[in-house]
Amino acid sequence: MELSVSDLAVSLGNRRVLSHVTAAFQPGRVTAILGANGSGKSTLVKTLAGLLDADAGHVKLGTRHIARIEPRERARLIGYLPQDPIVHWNLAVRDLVALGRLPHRSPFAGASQDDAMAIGAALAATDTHALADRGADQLSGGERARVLLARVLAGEPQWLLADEPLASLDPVHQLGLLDQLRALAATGMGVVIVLHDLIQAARAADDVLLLKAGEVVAFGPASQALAHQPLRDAFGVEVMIVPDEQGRLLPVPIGRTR
Ligand SMILES: Nc1ncnc2c1ncn2[C@@H]1O[C@H](COP(=O)(O)OP(=O)(O)OP(=O)(O)O)[C@@H](O)[C@H]1O
Repeated sequence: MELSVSDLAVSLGNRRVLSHVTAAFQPGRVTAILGANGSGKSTLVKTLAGLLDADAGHVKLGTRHIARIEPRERARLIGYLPQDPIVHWNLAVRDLVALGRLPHRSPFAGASQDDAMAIGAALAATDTHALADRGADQLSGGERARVLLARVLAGEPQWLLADEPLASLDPVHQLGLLDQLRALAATGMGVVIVLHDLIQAARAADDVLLLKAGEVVAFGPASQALAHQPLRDAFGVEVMIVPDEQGRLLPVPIGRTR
């Protein structure tokens, strides 16, 4: 089911942060949201997740308004990984990841075989099996980020919305995670991620949405959105477009627009 926003406007405090945002995100594809600091990326992702109310316009999953889906069902449909996730309790990693199954369980029910399989798959997908018995306060920042992604994946959502999931990862785990996100999209999951790196976006994303000051500058296939003019408009940068070994066109920033 498509996740769409139509003529969306969102304010934080008294400030209008998103205006006239219209876009339809497709399941089975990776969509990257990019834009300068403060352009509204996190606000858009939170609104897609149903965590912020719109001043105008709407967010829909298929034909249903996100705001009208009850929270437990919404949590089964949409997994959201915030930019700076906080771990409130010092649980063992395995138990922390198991919290991702809560929207699937009836109250007071124990863990089922489905729960165990989903938790195992989430630990494998994020390369966190070896951490499963550690306390959450005994992790590095990057390890904690992978564990918190595992918690979201354990919920087997139809949509994964992740705000800068690569930010604290080393290069190997960045590449591993991008491959993993592509593999999840290949199973039909809709994946929306906030990224800063143009090259990673060109490598990992099918579609790209560029934001500038809360408005959409470009939205479409990565090769079209990550082209010279949209990147000038969104970031004020000049890029050199370089093909990689698989023929994908990578935008390498080379300077600021004069
Ligand atoms: N609570 C708030 N009240 C008013 N304005 C806010 C609030 N929180 C954030 N903003 C402003 O809203 C705008 C969008 O913020 P948002 O976090 O969505 O940007 P972003 O594109 O994700 O930025 P970054 O790349 O720095 O993470 C920014 O200008 C920010 O200063």
